[in-house]
Amino acid sequence: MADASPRIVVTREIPQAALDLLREIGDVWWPQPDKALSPGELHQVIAGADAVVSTLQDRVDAAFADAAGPRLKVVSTVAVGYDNIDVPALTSRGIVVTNTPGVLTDATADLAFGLLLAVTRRLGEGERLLRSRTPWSFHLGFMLGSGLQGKTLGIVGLGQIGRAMARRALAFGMDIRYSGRRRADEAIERELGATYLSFEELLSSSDVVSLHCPLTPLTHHLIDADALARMKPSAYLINTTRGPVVDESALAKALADGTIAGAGLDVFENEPEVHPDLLELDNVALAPHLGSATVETRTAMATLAARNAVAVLTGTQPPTPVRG
Ligand SMILES: NC(=O)C1=CN([C@@H]2O[C@H](COP(=O)(O)OP(=O)(O)OC[C@H]3O[C@@H](n4cnc5c(N)ncnc54)[C@H](O)[C@@H]3O)[C@@H](O)[C@H]2O)C=CC1
Ligand SMILES: O=CC(=O)O
Repeated sequence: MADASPRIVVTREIPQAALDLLREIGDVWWPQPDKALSPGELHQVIAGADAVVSTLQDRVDAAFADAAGPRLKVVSTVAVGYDNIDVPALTSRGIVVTNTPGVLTDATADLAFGLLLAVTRRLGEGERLLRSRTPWSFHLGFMLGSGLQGKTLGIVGLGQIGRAMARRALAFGMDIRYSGRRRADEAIERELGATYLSFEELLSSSDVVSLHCPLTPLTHHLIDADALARMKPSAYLINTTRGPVVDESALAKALADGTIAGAGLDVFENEPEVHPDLLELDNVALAPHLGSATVETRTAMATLAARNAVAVLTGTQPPTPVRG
């Protein structure tokens, strides 16, 4: 007797094109109407699943694998970051983990650069002024920001998004330096004119520090009060990676007391909560985790995630496995 269709659970609604790919090979369940599932609900709906297409909000660990049961073959996250997934707990059970690198690189770098422009040119502050209907008039000293040409951009983690951020900065006349676990290829250094520095040197010499490393035990609170104190008082911090890479209380204090000049944040330590002190500060540009949030990019991410799940379920090599 032929096996029943695989049961595929999608934990949040995804674009139709991706659902269609999954439906070609299995019975697909997703929450309708779309909503965030509580951990208890998540464990209930994944019971008996052959594949789970998940998002960065889902905690995927041994308890998740136990709740899914022995049929689970693949967890396909619609994200490049997989700090929410205990990869060894899954792979040790023979479950394949996949993610969506590459397809969101440009969108995320665009957003990171947008935050940099927003904070250095005081765009949010200016908009708040206008919306408050406060009287204003153009004059030469009005709402001066900080230019980027000739300034140094320090990139922490020169991976796909870090390199895309560097290319945008080059077009704005910035000099590139980077830190990370190891030196990048010579060809990449040459293309970007990028200098490899220790993390400490990068902090003290950059006009802008932009974070593009993954969240791991090593990068948790990488930017803490000590790191902020090493930065120039005129420097800006951009974080589009994961909130817990930055100690948010220390950052709020550093922004309030002038330890650094400003910050642009797309991600937060306790998402979706934002540290209340940050909300009171004018020198921080805030976005609600919008890095990959374009129609084109989210469609490409979901489609790649669906292709990963389909590949595993049909016994072929998934395009983008996580090698944990
Ligand atoms: N805000 C958003 O919506 C988005 C956020 N992200 C975040 O961006 C991160 C990076 O994504 P990609 O560039 O595609 O990944 P990637 O794997 O291409 O690059 C990560 C880089 O960080 C480096 N790295 C690893 N550990 C490090 C450490 N301890 N210190 C310094 N560098 C370290 C790696 O060597 C690599 O060069 C993701 O892990 C995710 O957390 C990604 C997409 C969208
Ligand atoms: O934050 C988004 C991701 O893809 O990682």
